Amino acid sequence: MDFAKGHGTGNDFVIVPDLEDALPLKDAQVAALCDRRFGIGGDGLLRVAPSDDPAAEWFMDYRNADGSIAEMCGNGVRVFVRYLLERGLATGPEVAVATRAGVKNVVVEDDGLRVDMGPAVFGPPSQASVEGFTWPGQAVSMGNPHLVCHLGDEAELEALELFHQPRYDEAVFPDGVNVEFSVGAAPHVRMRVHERGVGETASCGTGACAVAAVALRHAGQDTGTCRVDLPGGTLTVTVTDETVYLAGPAVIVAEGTFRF
Ligand SMILES: N[C@@H](CCC[C@H](N)C(=O)O)C(=O)O
Repeated sequence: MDFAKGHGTGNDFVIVPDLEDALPLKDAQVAALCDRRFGIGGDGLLRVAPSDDPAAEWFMDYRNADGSIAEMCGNGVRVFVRYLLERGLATGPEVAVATRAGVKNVVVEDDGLRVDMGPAVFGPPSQASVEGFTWPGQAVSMGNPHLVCHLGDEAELEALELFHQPRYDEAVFPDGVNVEFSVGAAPHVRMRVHERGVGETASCGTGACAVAAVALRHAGQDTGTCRVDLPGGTLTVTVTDETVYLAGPAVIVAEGTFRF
């Protein structure tokens, strides 16, 4: 099976071109491809399939490393478009991509790609616990679910054990949740994330959008631009009255053939 490998700020993906929509991958196959020792390795998988939506030619079938389905992936959609452009499957500078969270418009810029992610939808306050410590947090949907917890200082952020899934209120997040921990204040924050279906990752685009939206709101701003530093790099998030834009790099690093 042909594959490519790419990443956006260290959030890495196996890309599977399925241009005839003939490869509906099972959870176990996705997990095998994403396995870092026995497979190619990735935080998730992007299957390139034809779209049913007339507004987009291609559908990003995003799967987490454990095979589970997620609605949206902000780093993944930039990598997806980079792949389409490099393979001649789309022409820039604007590319529409169908996702489970609707059609997303991606624009190629000099230093990366910018995605119209749609609005950040605030949910109720909630909380997350790690190793017996509990922090208040804010539920935010970017199409997929997030819980943003703001911490006191950098040392607290660095010390967090995020190998295991933080505990959260399953009544608020019945489908699981991506949990972000942040420090700093708009217009410049730093974060780490434990992703649903994956574990700790070097970056999360939808998570960065959620963190930036919360940071701007804490600063008394409904709109504005926020730099978000993650272990894998920097993303820029701009919140307007209508939507959230996510900007950052995306690269394809390998292509090959995988044997199941
Ligand atoms: N890394 C992604 C988010 C991927 C989906 C997430 N793990 C979920 O289950 O919702 C991003 O860059 O947004």
